Amino acid sequence: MWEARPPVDATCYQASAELSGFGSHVASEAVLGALPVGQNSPQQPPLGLYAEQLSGTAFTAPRATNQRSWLYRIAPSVGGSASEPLPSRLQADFSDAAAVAAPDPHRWRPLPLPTGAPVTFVEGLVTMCGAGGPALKEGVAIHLYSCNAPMLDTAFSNSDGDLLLVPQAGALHVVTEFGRMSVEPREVCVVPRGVRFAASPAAGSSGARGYVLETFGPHFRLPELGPIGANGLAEPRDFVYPHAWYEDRTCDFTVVTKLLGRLYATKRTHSVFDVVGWHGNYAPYKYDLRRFHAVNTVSVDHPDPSIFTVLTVPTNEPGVAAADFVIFPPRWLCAEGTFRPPYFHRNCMSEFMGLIDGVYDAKKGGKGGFEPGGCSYHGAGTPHGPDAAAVASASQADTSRPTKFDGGLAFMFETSALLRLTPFAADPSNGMLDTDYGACWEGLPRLFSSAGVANGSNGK
Ligand SMILES: O=C(O)Cc1cc(O)ccc1O
Ligand SMILES: [Fe+2]
Repeated sequence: MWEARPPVDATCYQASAELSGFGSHVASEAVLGALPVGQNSPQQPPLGLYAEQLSGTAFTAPRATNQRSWLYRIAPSVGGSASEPLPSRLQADFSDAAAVAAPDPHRWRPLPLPTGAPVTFVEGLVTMCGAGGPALKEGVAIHLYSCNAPMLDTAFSNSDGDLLLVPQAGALHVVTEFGRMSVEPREVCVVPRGVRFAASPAAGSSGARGYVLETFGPHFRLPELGPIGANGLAEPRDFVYPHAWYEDRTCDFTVVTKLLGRLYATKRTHSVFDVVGWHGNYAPYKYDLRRFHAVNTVSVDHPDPSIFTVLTVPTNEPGVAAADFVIFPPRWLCAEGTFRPPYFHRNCMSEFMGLIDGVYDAKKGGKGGFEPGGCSYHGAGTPHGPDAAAVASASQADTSRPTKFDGGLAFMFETSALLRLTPFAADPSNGMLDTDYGACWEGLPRLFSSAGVANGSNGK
């Protein structure tokens, strides 16, 4: 077997530095000379490798959005036994017959980490909600994962859409065809449609848990910056691609594919993590949320959470997202004479929130409230906002000086779609659903007094 990470030399595409830059065309070799020069598909590729293209967009997509990579591998991906269906708790049918509308605010406690029998990342996935579907490439699904066992001799590939993984407890070791990434809480990674990968809890850990946003339509992109200017929010150079890494291993290997929401397994005789070199602009990547360059008000009022958008997926309507990934990062709050936490609102977009650690400043609820690892759902039009405890403290707080919010990291998957909950998510006996969530607004005091209103009580 070749040395997986040879020393860098001037003729090698593999630099010791990170392969970075959102949307970049990058190249990486685990063995010097694995990539052909000046063409993609030579009659005989270097080192006896097979050339294979992985398309992320239609061949004819405009250059600005076209994504593809060339992989140079020990064996082409074709082949394997006939696919067999596998059971799972994943779902891609969000029709009325298969999922339920939820007009009220919903909140869930964390999905427990598995104890006892081993559960891998794929086995530990469960769908919470979604809209649209993969068949016509429109909409989103939101899943949770909880696992305690590595994916050994197994790769997962999602034909339905891109997966944004948001670890909440425990790091995930992600082996992909393009190389390896370790992704810990406060970091995220994107595994695009069709990329084979294996995600495993860190060795020796008690397990890993997190959130997954699946988008059925176009790929993630960075949000426009508009009047913010050329810098700010998630900086392109902080998105990092893995270096090529491969194993040359004969074994009973299983490839699990998700297609139209169902899992299928096919058997191979060797590891599919056999890509010795690759180049292109279609590859998995990771991003450290701690590098987010937050922009906020320096005068009054609470800007809309879109100001903290990390990644977005557009619809055909300008400015309207099929999916936004938004974080609530540590930041200075300095708005004067302002109710600083999130306001009360009814949003035409649907909001699914998670908490990576600490607390969220709109929910002071405490134990039994919005817990790390928990999640909430406020669908389009559903009234929601700060809980009574958050209102009580923030409406009396001293706003003459800045305070730093560094108490935790929450995030939101926001979509213009109208989501439905899966039967699992809606089931009060799933052990996660907080059936008392609405009580957090019950203590809101009545402050208005008609006695204090001039000219009568109704403005006439
Ligand atoms: O509902 C929420 O907590 C998310 C949210 C945060 C915010 O700062 C403004 C609007 C909004 O929907
Ligand atoms: Fe909201």
